Amino acid sequence: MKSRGFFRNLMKPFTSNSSRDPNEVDLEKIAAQEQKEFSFETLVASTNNFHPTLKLGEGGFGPVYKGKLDDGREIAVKKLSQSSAQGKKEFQSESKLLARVQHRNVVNLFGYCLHGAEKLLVYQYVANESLDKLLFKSEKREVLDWKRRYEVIKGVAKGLLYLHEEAPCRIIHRDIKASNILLDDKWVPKISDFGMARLFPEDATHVNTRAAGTNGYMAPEYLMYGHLSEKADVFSFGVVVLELISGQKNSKFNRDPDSRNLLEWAYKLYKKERSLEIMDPTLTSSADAEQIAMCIQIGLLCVQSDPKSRPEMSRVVLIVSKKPGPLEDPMRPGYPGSRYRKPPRPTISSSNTSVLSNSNSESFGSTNVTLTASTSGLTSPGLDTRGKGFMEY
Ligand SMILES: Nc1ncnc2c1ncn2[C@@H]1O[C@H](COP(=O)(O)OP(=O)(O)OP(=O)(O)O)[C@@H](O)[C@H]1O
Repeated sequence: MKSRGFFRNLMKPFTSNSSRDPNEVDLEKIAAQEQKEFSFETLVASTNNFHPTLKLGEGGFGPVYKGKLDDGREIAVKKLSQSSAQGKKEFQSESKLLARVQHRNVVNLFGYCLHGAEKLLVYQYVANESLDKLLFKSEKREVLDWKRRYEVIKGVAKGLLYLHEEAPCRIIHRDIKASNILLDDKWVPKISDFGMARLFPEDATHVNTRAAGTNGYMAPEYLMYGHLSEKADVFSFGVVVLELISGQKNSKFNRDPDSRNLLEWAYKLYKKERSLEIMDPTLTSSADAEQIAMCIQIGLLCVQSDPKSRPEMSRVVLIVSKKPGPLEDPMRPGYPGSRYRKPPRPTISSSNTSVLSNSNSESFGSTNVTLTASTSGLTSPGLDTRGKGFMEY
């Protein structure tokens, strides 16, 4: 780290290697943690020069490597390979701001590094795998008994509430999905990849071009019209809840030939008062039927077609933390990736045509969807009134 040497020199008169007071070492550690900028040399050393064996994986933004800092902290270094028009100063200040986003259920961003044209992000390392690997790709699925899954639901809800309402800057995540929920060694869920919209301000289509109609997590009004609000995250959260309970991946759903996806299946069963039938069979021995039924209802409330009907995260946290009173019945879910009925063309004067210029292809199962609305992702524009007048997707 850049100022380690400087800091050590500063401390020298007060410390000697032979008789170091543990409190002073702590002080040095705390100061190191305050430092948000990492030198490239530090990251090269801590990742063994980005050794392939330390590669944790590669996402849409670039490869991620495991590393260990001198002070003992384990890190995950994300090498951003996506080109962003963002200048160095802006990247620096945005990264510093995001490093202040700290919550038990959000992956901590320790800092960043600029090296020539390269931009890197340094995260807290989260020991267990991402939720999607455990839930959909692993034989270890049984380790996620109901108690743990319920804790994941509660933790993710709290993390999202923090991002929406309590963080130093208001953050709409835009990409809540099982692979962006990491589990630590105590199975505490941590939301990762928050704030990427802030670091890629030019990249308004990033999420869509990667995922349009295929990932199954995006709220239909966001996918089709670019209407972004916290309620888009609420929708994605609802999908994760239903996936956690059913063990089924929404985008690969094939349990019921009469249902287009997990959401429709869960809704149909709910209407027949048979909602517990979606439950993952591996949960049988650990299930708490009342809790599971309540979570299915929450999931369905979150994925409702009309964003205004979806609950705020503050309400979700309240419901899952305390035994709630009776909940309202969910209305039908929105179906990302399905065809939709175009809203009736509103009769509107020609002076308003710019408001209506956000036309979309009727078929959005492809990756060609382009957002024309603002998707900065961090300041909520609130629900665009263009959302009025359509409910059917
Ligand atoms: N802080 C972290 N601690 C441990 N592993 C991490 C951390 N951050 C990312 N990973 C792992 O690195 C891999 C790549 O993660 P990344 O978030 O870049 O992409 P992704 O979530 O797989 O895909 P996408 O970019 O589409 O969201 C994943 O396997 C993820 O579990």
